[in-house]
Amino acid sequence: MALVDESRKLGISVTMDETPQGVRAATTSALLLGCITLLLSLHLCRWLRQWSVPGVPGPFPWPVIGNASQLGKAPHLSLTRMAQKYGNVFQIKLGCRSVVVLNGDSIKSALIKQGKEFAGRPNFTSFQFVGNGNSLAFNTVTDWWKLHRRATQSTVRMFSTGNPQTKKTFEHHVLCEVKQLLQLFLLKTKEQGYFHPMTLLVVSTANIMSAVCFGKRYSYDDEEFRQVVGRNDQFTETVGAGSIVDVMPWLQYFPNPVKTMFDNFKSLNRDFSQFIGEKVFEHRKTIQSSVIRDITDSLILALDHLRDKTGVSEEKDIVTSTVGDIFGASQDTLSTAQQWIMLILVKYPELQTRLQQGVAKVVARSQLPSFSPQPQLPYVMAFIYEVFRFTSFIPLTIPHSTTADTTLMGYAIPKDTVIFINQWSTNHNPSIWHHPDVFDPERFLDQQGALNKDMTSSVLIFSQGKRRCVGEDLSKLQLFLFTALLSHQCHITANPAVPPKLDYNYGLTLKPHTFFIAVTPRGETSLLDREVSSPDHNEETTSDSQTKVDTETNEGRHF
Ligand code: HEM
Repeated sequence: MALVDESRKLGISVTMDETPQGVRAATTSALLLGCITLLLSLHLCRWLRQWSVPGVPGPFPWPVIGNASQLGKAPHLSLTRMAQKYGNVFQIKLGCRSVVVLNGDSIKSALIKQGKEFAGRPNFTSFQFVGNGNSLAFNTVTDWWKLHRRATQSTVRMFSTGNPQTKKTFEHHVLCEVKQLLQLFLLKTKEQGYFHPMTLLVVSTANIMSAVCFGKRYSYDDEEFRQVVGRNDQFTETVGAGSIVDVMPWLQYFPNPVKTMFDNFKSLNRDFSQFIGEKVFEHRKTIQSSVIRDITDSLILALDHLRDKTGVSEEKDIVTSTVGDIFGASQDTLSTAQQWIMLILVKYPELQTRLQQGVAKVVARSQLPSFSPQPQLPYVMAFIYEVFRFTSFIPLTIPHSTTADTTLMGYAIPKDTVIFINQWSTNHNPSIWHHPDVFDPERFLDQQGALNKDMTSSVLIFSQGKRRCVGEDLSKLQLFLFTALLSHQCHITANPAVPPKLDYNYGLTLKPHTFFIAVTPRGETSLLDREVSSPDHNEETTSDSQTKVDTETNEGRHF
């Protein structure tokens, strides 16, 4: 009553039936409400138990979204903060999926000591659209997958770092492209002053890999090529660890921004597969088993042979998806690495001077750098390792999953648990790195100025174990030559009106925000105009990497 009177005074309209029937009805409603609340709580408890990993610590997950909102715009940083609170192995819930996050020492224990158990991939929605569901990188481990990965790994090696001859051919591709890229940088500066180098870097790296994969390069104005390689950001946003559509797949079924992003992702994967599929089709028409022109030829022979031996379905176009894996993984990662290198060079001009002086001491002005002076240029490699460590531009690997029930650091982890590997946490661990938030290439040099192998092997950017990147050696060589050529031939500056910042967008790769630079020559640039002589004296085409291959072992020999 008092409540009713008080409410009337306050002008709030409250009606209450005070008859015995009314009181009974109110009691029944209260009971009903109590029962519903109890049932919901029981259901919620069961839901939490069902989806969580018993005994593994972690923050409280909210219904429906779990801990998704706690990841913020930089999930690797939020996860590293959580590791400080809950330990190197902890769990979060993303939508209805429980995820165990590995940081610091636990990464090596899982990926090296228990490599088999931690090598799986989760059945995420987005993964099923990469390479029409046949991707090597986004599929889980099976007996077929192991053969498939071995063939892919040896093919990549055979066309890049496998032996002195293949290395020479790969060097030729990199030299030709980077020379052209530097000329374009100089031209852009002349025409526009300051410019954003991203598109040029993407086309240049895609061209190097196109030469290696298809024996063909494209013009920088080729619209079709730019369309195919210019959508890396949309790809990496969707497959990065913590991608919303993977943990809340129901969002793809009604109009909302996540559905729009996912529709774009599906369409770019379709276009990409079609582009690669056409190249594979053309290669199949002209292939000769005695002369392997490029990676596509090599994979056609190796994978067709494996398919015949193992009886894998003819309907799966494994060659297209595998060439797509190599071409896609390389041009996105390498062009992102090159963007970071350029941004850091303008952010820390004193390091740029040190690099220029170091390269000038070893490579005369009458020559261009090549792969050979790499051992005499430890500072260049130290700089590249520090870019890897400091930016950790692949902060979390592609998500893993467990292939069997297992234990890690005393915690039981069931089969099919989603695993996030936080590479950033290792690269910024203060117990390994002195002042981890300071950019300092010197940390990789010993007292004699040589590269300190203990320190370089502590950087985690290519992952470890059974899923370790297949392009690691190729990437380090390519980035070495890019950095050495850039420092030898050019000087880069930032627009003084817009001081460079190291901000980025999160995804599988961290992409720096748009930045503007000017590139000027360091003296005479005639060497950039001169043709690079082909290792096989074949100037007309890029198919100078012709190789004789034993399709049983996939071992190549150049001639
Ligand atoms: C700086 C450049 C690169 C970096 C930092 C990098 C890093 C990575 C990382 C972190 C993974 C995921 C590993 C995991 O899930 O545990 C990966 C996978 C992969 N990378 Fe790279 N990558 C680079 C360049 C390349 C290049 C040039 C190629 C091809 C020639 C390549 C081909 C692949 C493939 C095929 C996979 C899938 C491996 C698998 O799932 O078994 N990557 N890479």
